[in-house]
Amino acid sequence: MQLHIQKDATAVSHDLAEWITQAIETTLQTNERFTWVVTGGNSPKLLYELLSAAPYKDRVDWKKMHIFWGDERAVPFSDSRNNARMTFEQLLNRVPVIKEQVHVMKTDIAPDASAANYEQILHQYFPEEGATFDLVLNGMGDDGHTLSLFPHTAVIHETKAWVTSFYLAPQEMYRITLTAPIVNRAHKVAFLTFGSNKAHALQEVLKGARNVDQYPSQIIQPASGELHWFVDEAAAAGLQ
Ligand SMILES: O=C(O)[C@H](O)[C@@H](O)[C@H](O)[C@H](O)COP(=O)(O)O
Repeated sequence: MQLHIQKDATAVSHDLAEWITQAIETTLQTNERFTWVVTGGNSPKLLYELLSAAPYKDRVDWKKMHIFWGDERAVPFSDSRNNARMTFEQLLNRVPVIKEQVHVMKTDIAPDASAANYEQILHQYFPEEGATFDLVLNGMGDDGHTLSLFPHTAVIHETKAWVTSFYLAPQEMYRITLTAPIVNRAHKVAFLTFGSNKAHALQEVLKGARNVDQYPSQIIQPASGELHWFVDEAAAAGLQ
């Protein structure tokens, strides 16, 4: 695991924008495409804005980018809580991506049908044993959740399905999410997290005893890929 600590959220976002851009440039020197799972939440908003403007925008060959989401709230695209909507507003509307290569988790059909549809798309992309995403970007909640793997939910322990949906009672909404089996196959996984409210969970996830039910982010451990955490000093306060 590699820990990248920067002074504050702005510095973390710049550091990660540079790191992602370099990862894309390097991969595209030898590969025809770059498959990227983006994350929702508030944390990536500045990162996406940075990537949508010079110099990063012009360094990325957007026509070779294939975009996926790690999780989605089952609310219409027009709802401000929709993760895909946020990503379009902050990034995808501003760069020359190819529409057919951008794969939203559908929210205009039933959540289980949406999960099945996404699973099928992923199996078409990755038919060969072991093939998977170039990069999965994750956020982390102050309770240690990532994707829609919330504490004490069964989906944390999914071993087969790559995509699943379930009703998240406290939020009174369905969620659609990638699961550990597919995310842990990625070539690179990067977490972006900052702020003092994340410090306790970050300490438990990285330094605490294994307790994936309480701190689901612990379950994300790429089998042979790289794991990176991009955090600010406030979030990292408990790691010394
Ligand atoms: O749809 C979601 O809610 C996310 O994908 C989720 O896993 C998010 O990354 C964390 O909740 C962190 O969110 P913040 O960045 O807003 O703290």
